[in-house]
Amino acid sequence: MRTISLPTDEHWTQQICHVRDIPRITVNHLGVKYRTVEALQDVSFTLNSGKVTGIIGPNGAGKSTLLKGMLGLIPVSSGTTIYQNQPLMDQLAKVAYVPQRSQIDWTYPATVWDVVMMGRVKKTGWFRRFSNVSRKISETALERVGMSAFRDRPIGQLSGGQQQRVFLARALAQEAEIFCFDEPFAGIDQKTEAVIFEIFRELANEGKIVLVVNHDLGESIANFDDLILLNQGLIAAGSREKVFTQENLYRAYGGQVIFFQGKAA
Ligand SMILES: Nc1ncnc2c1ncn2[C@@H]1O[C@H](COP(=O)(O)OP(=O)(O)OP(=O)(O)O)[C@@H](O)[C@H]1O
Repeated sequence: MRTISLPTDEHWTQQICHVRDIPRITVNHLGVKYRTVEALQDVSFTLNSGKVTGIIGPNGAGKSTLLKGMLGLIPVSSGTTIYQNQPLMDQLAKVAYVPQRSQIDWTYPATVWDVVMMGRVKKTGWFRRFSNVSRKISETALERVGMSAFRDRPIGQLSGGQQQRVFLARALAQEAEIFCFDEPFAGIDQKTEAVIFEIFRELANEGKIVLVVNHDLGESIANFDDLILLNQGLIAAGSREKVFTQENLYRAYGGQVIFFQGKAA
């Protein structure tokens, strides 16, 4: 007779604790209203660490609003965003947020190095000298995005792709747990896009939460593990395979998207 050894209670306790330990963000019934515009209604989903998650949806779907609402950068009309049992907006030191290019003042007189060092301000404290460790972390971040040679250039004199790399370096220098990017691929070349996706993957492999507003529904979608599909409310959230279906895209975009052999065109 064969005997089967069942897992011990201790084994199960370890397994359950392991699952519970995974850092995650839970968005519960989030709503945002701008005066008369109901931009987002009753949006709920969970974001897991170790994943690259894309936020997709048509123009005006509320993608940027969702990011800002989650981080408490704009007032929400309902709901909560919780990270490790606390409101996320109370833990912004753990978040690196890169807004849309159009929201950044590119005439601001700062060099590439100044921008990357801004990522160290929260860890250092305002008006305090940066430590050698902070400098080393910033140098490594600049190297990682391939922008060391541009260190002394004014930020306004770079191309869109180079500027996006520098802001990614600033986010890396922050040593955050959660990385939020609003349309980082808008108007950039394919090489930069590949470099940025590679770093997103490395961050996810390090156990970070990576959340990215993305416009493109083409080949780049394959770089996301999970997707959040919006159109003023939540259409679907979860694994890419589950969310990126003809039916869901039709619900979000109507006839604007043609779905062909598993790809949107
Ligand atoms: N500050 C604001 N005041 C009033 N309405 C706003 C404001 N910001 C956004 N909206 C409106 O809220 C809705 C959602 O905007 P949001 O920018 O979040 O959409 P989006 O999905 O990011 O769009 P896009 O893909 O065009 O960038 C839109 O109808 C927009 O016009």
